[in-house]
Amino acid sequence: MGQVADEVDVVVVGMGPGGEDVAARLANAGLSVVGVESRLVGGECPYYACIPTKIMVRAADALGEARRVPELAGSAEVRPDWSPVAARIRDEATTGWNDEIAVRRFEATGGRLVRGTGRITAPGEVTVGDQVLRARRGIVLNPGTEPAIPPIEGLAGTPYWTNREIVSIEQVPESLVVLGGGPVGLEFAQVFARFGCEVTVLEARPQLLPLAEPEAAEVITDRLLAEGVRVRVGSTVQRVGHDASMGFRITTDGEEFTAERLLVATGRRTDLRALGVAAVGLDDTARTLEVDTRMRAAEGVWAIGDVTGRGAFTHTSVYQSRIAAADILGEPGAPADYRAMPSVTFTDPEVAAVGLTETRALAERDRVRTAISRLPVSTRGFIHKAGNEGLIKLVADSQLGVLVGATVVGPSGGEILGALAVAVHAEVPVALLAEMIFAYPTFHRAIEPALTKLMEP
Ligand SMILES: Cc1cc2nc3c(=O)[nH]c(=O)nc-3n(C[C@H](O)[C@H](O)[C@H](O)COP(=O)(O)OP(=O)(O)OC[C@H]3O[C@@H](n4cnc5c(N)ncnc54)[C@H](O)[C@@H]3O)c2cc1C
Ligand SMILES: NC(=O)c1ccc[n+]([C@@H]2O[C@H](COP(=O)([O-])OP(=O)(O)OC[C@H]3O[C@@H](n4cnc5c(N)ncnc54)[C@H](O)[C@@H]3O)[C@@H](O)[C@H]2O)c1
Repeated sequence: MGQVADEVDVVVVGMGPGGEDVAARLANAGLSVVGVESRLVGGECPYYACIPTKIMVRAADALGEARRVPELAGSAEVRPDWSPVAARIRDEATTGWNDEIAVRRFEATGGRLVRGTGRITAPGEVTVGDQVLRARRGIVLNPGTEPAIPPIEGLAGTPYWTNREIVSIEQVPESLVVLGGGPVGLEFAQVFARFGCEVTVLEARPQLLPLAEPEAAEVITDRLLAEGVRVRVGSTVQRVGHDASMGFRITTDGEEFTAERLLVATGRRTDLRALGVAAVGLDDTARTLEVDTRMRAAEGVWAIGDVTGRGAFTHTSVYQSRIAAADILGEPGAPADYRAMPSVTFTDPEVAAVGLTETRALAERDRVRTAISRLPVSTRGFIHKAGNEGLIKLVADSQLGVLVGATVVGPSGGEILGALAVAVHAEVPVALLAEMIFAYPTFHRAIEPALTKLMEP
């Protein structure tokens, strides 16, 4: 005998930041909505990613600033203690990795939560265990990603950490090898180094933050080195070994590193087969779900978040959620536009970027001009002194006379980026930006000399 299906308007599979947002928007609009979540409502960001890591960064930055006191204001004794960090993550941020508050927030909208792993089993149908859900209007997929573990000999079966484990540690290890020099790897590397851990970063590509401007990567590499982090780029790990007394032994093409702990931060993976997308005619061997500018992936199926491959950020997921909700509700709204997608890696200095890098602009545009302004030679940089490393790089389409990209590395780089994100988003002419008045002596005032360089004949 077949199961009796539960009929609703919309089924949201995966309640990450975008899934939670779209489910609430649709429920608030009066639709019957079921959210399906296999782990915690809210997804990776509040429990294992953005929030706990930024709590760590805030604490590590306080240590970093305190260590700058001797250069500026006398002396300060810095004795790091992880326990307030662990307590804030456990008690204030994640309530012990418990999503009760998020569930109540969702249920208050009229939505219903089904715990378990959802799978599309037919057009308009999601199955969770033995429960069959029929979606009259549509299915929204927001499954996020899992840590990708490289197939390195000896790695599987060792007690390595990913972001999922490291966010709940109660004690800083004595030594840590970080595999991967992307945003995840670097944020953790600096945090742990500042807490007194001996940190080594092994990055396979020739530069840290391979997607960033090379000038930005250079600044952050120099800072990490200055803080005692060992950095290897172009490094291929060949073998990993572990034993309880010795810890980890990591063999690269020419060196061997030992460490108490190993953090694998080598990117993310999706599993479209497990999601059952073939049932709606989609390629389940692909890495991401292709969506149109309204987040439609197939007839009656929308996808949002990391799985769409448009930048794995919480703000992307929530932005896409807004568009998908409007489309499902038949409301007008602007189609997705990623030209001014911002990103911030919360190292010190922060590495923030919007739009195209120089390399990508050269690949896409006929006439590209760039200009760099260095923060240490700006007035604010001079005043700031210790910790003033950084730069502002502008990328312009010189034919159109507008900025198409910008990178800011510096103290509060993510905040400085705001002005440049507006410029890229609104296509403000460079000539108009150059007429602006920039407050003295701010860090963002360093945008002005870069604009002046762009305007030179
Ligand atoms: C260490 C780290 C730090 C980060 N820091 C930042 C930051 O500072 N700023 C930023 O913008 N981004 C940051 N990110 C990225 C950010 O976490 C993600 O982009 C964000 O969580 C959005 O992801 P998502 O909406 O695609 O879904 P996710 O947050 O990944 O959530 C998806 C949810 O779906 C559930 N799920 C999956 N499959 C199923 C299924 N079949 N059935 C039921 N449930 C399912 C999962 O259990 C999960 O809860 C960071 C990432 C990491 C790893
Ligand atoms: N502040 C933020 O907004 C923030 C913070 C963390 C993560 N994120 C997002 O989460 C996603 C995941 O971040 P991530 O840093 O894990 O992934 P990533 O893909 O950005 O970086 C992974 C790095 O690991 C390297 N790598 C891969 N295999 C390797 C190997 N075998 N040995 C050595 N190095 C190897 C890659 O070259 C790359 O530099 C990214 O899209 C990122 O933008 C955002």
